[in-house]
Amino acid sequence: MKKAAIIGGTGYGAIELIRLLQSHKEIQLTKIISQSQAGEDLSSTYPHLSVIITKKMESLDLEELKKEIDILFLATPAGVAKNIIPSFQDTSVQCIDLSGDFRLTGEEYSEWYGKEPASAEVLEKAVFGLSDIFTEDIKTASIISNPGCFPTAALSALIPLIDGDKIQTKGIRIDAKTGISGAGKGLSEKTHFSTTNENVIPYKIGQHQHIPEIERYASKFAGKDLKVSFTTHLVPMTRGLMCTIYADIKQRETTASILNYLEEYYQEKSFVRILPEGIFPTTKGVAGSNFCDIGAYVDERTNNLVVVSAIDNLVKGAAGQAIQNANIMNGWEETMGLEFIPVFP
Ligand SMILES: NC(=O)C1=CN([C@@H]2O[C@H](COP(=O)(O)OP(=O)(O)OC[C@H]3O[C@@H](n4cnc5c(N)ncnc54)[C@H](OP(=O)(O)O)[C@@H]3O)[C@@H](O)[C@H]2O)C=CC1
Ligand SMILES: CC(=O)N[C@@H](CCC(=O)OP(=O)(O)O)C(=O)O
Repeated sequence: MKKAAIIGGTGYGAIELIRLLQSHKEIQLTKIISQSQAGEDLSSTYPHLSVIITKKMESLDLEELKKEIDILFLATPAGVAKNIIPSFQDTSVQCIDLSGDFRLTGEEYSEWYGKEPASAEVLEKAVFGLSDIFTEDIKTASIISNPGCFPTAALSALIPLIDGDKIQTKGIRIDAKTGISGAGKGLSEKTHFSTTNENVIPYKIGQHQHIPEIERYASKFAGKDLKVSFTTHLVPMTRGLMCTIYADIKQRETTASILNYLEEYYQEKSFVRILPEGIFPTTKGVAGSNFCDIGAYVDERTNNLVVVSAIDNLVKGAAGQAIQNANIMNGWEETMGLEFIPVFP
């Protein structure tokens, strides 16, 4: 059994890690680190964890973590992990960061996150943890940069199509929607009930920090620098994220030929489900699970392809994918601790 710790203990990403790790056969969660509530019971903030999690939260002690744990999950806001992960460089501790600290080049990070980047040496070591695409690289990684929630959904649909030369790389448009838990547990005017209830709110148009992340990893498969139009909308639901992607088809294709191609691309992958013709993903169809559902339609009148992908932002978009990466890094079954049927209705 490997011992794990989570930093950012009271956040939504951490709470989801705790839920999922509870049934993991090879990982024992031994430490929950909290800067704001060290010494307290997690159930004092989250009564749904009463009796289940009895260990008190602790303050951060790097030396103790180095000695006592094997896997470190960092579920902290951008700008935190880049100052912690370097301390583990000369240890065997596997670090998995849920934030954006290691997903971009230093220059891009400064531009889009407005913070000092991690050192080039550590950035170079970090592997982008899009589990179903970069599986081979993840196997030998010591630092995982878990992808953002929108990039997970967008790239899972886009990369196969770019890799197989199915779509024009110019003019890709991604229309994205997310539930409110994507913003984390902090209270704000933006996520206030009165603002979000019965409302759909476009936000960060042209400014979203996931734009360079999608472009960076899609470009690797395009063999050239690619740009995308990406718009995000906040919708009144707690969990769930959907990307509807529009692209021009390169050669003649039908809906069936695209779906067959995607099915083949992901045939070895347990968590990407290609839906049959005429059926499209819904956020409820993946809620509480580690699935990324993908559906497609080729409009033969316009030669345009519409691909829809849906995930649970907190599972496949964060904690679930982080655990999938831990499984891959340790040579365990990729599905270990993640075989949840979506919660329906
Ligand atoms: N929510 C989502 O759907 C997704 C989130 N992510 C990313 O995962 C990370 C965690 O997100 P999420 O859990 O939603 O965010 P939250 O805001 O819910 O939680 C983050 C937690 O980090 C701790 N924290 C806050 N500020 C600091 C600080 N300055 N130094 C150290 N710890 C701090 C706090 O916990 P405590 O006081 O207990 O230490 C806080 O509750 C973020 O980087 C986010 O962008 C990625 C994909 C999806
Ligand atoms: C609703 C909402 O605000 N969602 C956040 C989710 C992004 C996120 O989790 O940010 P990282 O890049 O650190 O992963 C957003 O759109 O910015």
